[in-house]
Amino acid sequence: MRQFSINGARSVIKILQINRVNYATEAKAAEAPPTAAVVDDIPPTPVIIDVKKAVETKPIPKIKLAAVDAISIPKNISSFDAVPGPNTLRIISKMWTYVPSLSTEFTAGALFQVMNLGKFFEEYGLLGNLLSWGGNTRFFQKFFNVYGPVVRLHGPFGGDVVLLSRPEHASLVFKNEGKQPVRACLDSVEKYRLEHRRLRQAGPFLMSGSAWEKIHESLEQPLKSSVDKYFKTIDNICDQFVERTLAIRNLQDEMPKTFKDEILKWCLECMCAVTLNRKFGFLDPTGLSPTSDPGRILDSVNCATDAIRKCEFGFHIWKFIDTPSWRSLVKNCDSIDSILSKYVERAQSALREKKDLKPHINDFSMIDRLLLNEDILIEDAMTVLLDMFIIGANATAHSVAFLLYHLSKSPKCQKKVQEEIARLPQRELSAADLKKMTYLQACIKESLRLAPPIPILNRILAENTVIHKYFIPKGTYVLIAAHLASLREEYFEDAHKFRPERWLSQEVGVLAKELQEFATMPFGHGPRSCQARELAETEVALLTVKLLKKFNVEYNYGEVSSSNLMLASPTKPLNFTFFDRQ
Ligand code: HEM
Repeated sequence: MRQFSINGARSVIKILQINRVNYATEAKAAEAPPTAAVVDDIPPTPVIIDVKKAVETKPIPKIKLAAVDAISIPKNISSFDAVPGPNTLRIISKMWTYVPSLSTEFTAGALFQVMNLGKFFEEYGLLGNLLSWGGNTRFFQKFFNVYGPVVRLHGPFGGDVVLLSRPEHASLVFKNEGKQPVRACLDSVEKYRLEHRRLRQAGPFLMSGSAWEKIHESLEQPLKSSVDKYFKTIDNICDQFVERTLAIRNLQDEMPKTFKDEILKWCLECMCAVTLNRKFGFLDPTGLSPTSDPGRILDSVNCATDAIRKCEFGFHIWKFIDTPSWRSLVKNCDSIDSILSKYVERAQSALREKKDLKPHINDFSMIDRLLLNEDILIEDAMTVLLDMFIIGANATAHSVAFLLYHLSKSPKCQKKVQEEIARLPQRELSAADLKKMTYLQACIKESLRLAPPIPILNRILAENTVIHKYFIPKGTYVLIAAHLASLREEYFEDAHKFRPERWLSQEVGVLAKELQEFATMPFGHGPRSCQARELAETEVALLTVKLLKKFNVEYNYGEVSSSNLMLASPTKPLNFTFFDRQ
């Protein structure tokens, strides 16, 4: 009898334990054979493995096992146990098995920490070759280079992680993800909201099941309509940004090293307009007072983002003790919450004062609409705001930063965008005008391909799935290094080069159409893809038009890369030079 690893079953159990997914009723661990949609070459005589028995012979302390039945794996399919992965991690994971309640994400977090340890060991000639990513942020590639396209990282208690990157493999995960896909990430934010603040929901980015569906539906219309509704406001905010660049430019026409913050301020001002229908003054030409509301939001968003990065990418010690990163996360998320809740309460009072809401229906902001929705509590609305202010704003800032960077390094492309700007109609612009700027749109797409702000996507596998002829049980935590697929030569010729033309010619057609959408996924895929994609693309395009109309952009300090971690950031200061155009 072939041996079947119980790890798949355990990862489902871990998911149940961390209360992330209500799989209790629907997911008897790994019970069904792979569906026909997933595997079409199942031979008639499958090998039957009694998972219950396997579990009994290897009891795990303190974990209550979910009911699991026999599972069948076709003979020509390799078992989950056969999926290659580093033994070193297997040993490290064993060292940690005495810790009572570590989750699957521990493995993902440990992975990043181990990479750093590898760097340390390398100095002493130990383990380094495999574990060190030596400053190379594309460290996932190292695993794929050693183990092939499907890699399994053994986690404590079987909270395993499977790493993928190829579009054809990602497509299998996404095609079978169902109507309520589960994303499992940012454990620290979830702990903050559910345990520390004792909120009912963890926010749209982190929630699952029907609670997620409700919030998702309630955001659909406000986000869609915000593109046209706030276009003029965003246009004004972009003008303010241009004014601000003039105010902070030095005698060499260079931006300060803190220019990344200026871009973030622009994102936050747009965010306040779209969500609260309010001006905050982030781009005040005289600068921000650190004690003002926008000054405090900026500082807290920066510190909270930093703390989340630190909490997520290390051993998740903050689950047991108060680490400095955890304390910073709590302090700064509390701070954003306390400032924004003031404005949400004001919006609530304003709604109460209106005797008849009907005549005002078109004026309602996104937060008004959430507050008027009976299914959504005010605290749920706050989590929506916080997700958008931290994740959405950072993602947009990263996209602007890298688009400017790529254009500054490709003067020919920059010139073509400027020519396109010159052809724009001499009237007030609209979102539709921006969509027609095919070259600019290609530049945005190309820049996001090279430096996606969220380079690693993740899902809890919704179905037993055969990937690369390996059986991967449902409930497994899958990390998709989407940015690596975007950099593969077989999908994109001269993959590391900024070549917007590739999106305009037939070139990308070389890649099978079906796989194309999985080869670069800066906004994710499927029902859980970015809900504000159109808004974000419009904001980025409009700001670029305003800047390149006025300036030629240069960057004189070598190469900038992206940290390529969840909530990625540029690895160098962005002190662009903005020369006035003649
Ligand atoms: C260029 C900027 C942006 C990029 C590249 C981006 C990218 C992403 C990605 C990769 C995801 C996860 C998708 C998945 O797992 O399949 C996501 C989710 C999300 N994004 Fe964005 N995002 C951007 C801007 C924004 C902005 C400005 C907002 C809010 C105004 C926003 C709101 C959301 C929300 C609410 C989700 C969660 C969707 C769900 O799970 O229901 N994003 N985004």
